[in-house]
Amino acid sequence: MNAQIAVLPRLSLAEQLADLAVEALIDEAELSPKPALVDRRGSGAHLDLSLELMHASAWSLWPAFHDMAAAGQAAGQVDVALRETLGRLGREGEAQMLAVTGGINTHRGAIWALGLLVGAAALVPPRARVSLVALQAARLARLEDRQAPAQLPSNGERVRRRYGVRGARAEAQAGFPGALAHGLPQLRRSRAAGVEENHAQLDALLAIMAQLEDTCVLHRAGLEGLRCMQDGARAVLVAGGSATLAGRRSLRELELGLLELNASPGGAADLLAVTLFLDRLEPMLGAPIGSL
Ligand SMILES: CC(C)(COP(=O)(O)OP(=O)(O)OC[C@H]1O[C@@H](n2cnc3c(N)ncnc32)[C@H](O[C@H]2O[C@H](COP(=O)(O)OP(=O)(O)OP(=O)(O)O)[C@@H](O)[C@H]2O)[C@@H]1O)[C@@H](O)C(=O)NCCC(=O)NCCS
Ligand SMILES: Nc1ncnc2[nH]cnc12
Repeated sequence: MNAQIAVLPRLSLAEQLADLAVEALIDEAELSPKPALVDRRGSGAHLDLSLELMHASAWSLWPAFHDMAAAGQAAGQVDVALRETLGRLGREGEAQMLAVTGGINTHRGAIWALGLLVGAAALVPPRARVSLVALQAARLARLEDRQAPAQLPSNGERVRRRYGVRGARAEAQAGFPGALAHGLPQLRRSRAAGVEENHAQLDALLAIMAQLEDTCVLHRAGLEGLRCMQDGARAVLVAGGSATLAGRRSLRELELGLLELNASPGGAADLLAVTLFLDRLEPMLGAPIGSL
């Protein structure tokens, strides 16, 4: 008898985009060795996080990402109604995440970033470039969510006021330059140079860290922590990247410096997940590869 070849049912667009978002979060968490972040070695600068918790958190967000993508597909355009639906679904996703993590904030920033992007990806035409997806996500982020409940100032809000820096909201409203202008180009440069995938992704994270105003780092370690992150990440890349011995030495120095300051680049980690999401979205959209 012929072996029955399992014919997987075609996934809907919303299911494919939710899969891509969750996979990006899991692959980001699994990537090692990331400086002062949760990875396969341990919890970095976090007493309350673990790799298992990051996995559970990522999976808990699949329904929210699915519904956000479905909302974008149904809307077919960027408008206030879609922005407010995404806001509501994002808050529901946050509640689901907190229920699974026991109240620990694992992916609050990632829900915002990837929620906007799956919604935008679902409304662009076939063969659109990822830069158009990011532009549509930025347009959504710039719209006011009148349904958003008043909240106490967040960690990000407090450090934005104190240091006059941007943050997650501004990064989205600018079209995720940390990923489009830094993470993705570095990922592709390292791949083109023959660097194996794990280190190409680490190099992408370092390119993001070298320029990001990460409010997690500022919240925990102020400007000293931000300089340690940016200068240390740049030093690894200047030394030849994470795949070289000199680069690995610099990477270890960066991690020790961040751990000493109790600084954790959670924002950069989110933008690495955005980078991985956009990198994998591109072939799915059918645009010319590498066209950004
Ligand atoms: C727009 C929101 C993201 C709120 O942003 P805001 O800056 O006002 O508030 P925060 O709560 O501080 O969230 C910012 C999170 O975004 C990540 N981030 C930081 N800097 C940047 C940056 N420059 N660019 C992009 N993203 C950035 C970061 O998130 C990750 O780190 C968190 C885990 O790290 P940790 O240090 O543990 O964080 P804490 O637990 O807060 O600190 P400790 O107490 O442990 O020291 C985790 O969130 C990662 O994702 C920042 O934390 C958005 O949340 C919002 O308004 N949501 C409401 C619902 C909504 O409108 N959703 C819309 C969906 S389309
Ligand atoms: N791997 C990670 N470690 C710590 N915080 C994070 N936020 C998002 N990803 C993270």
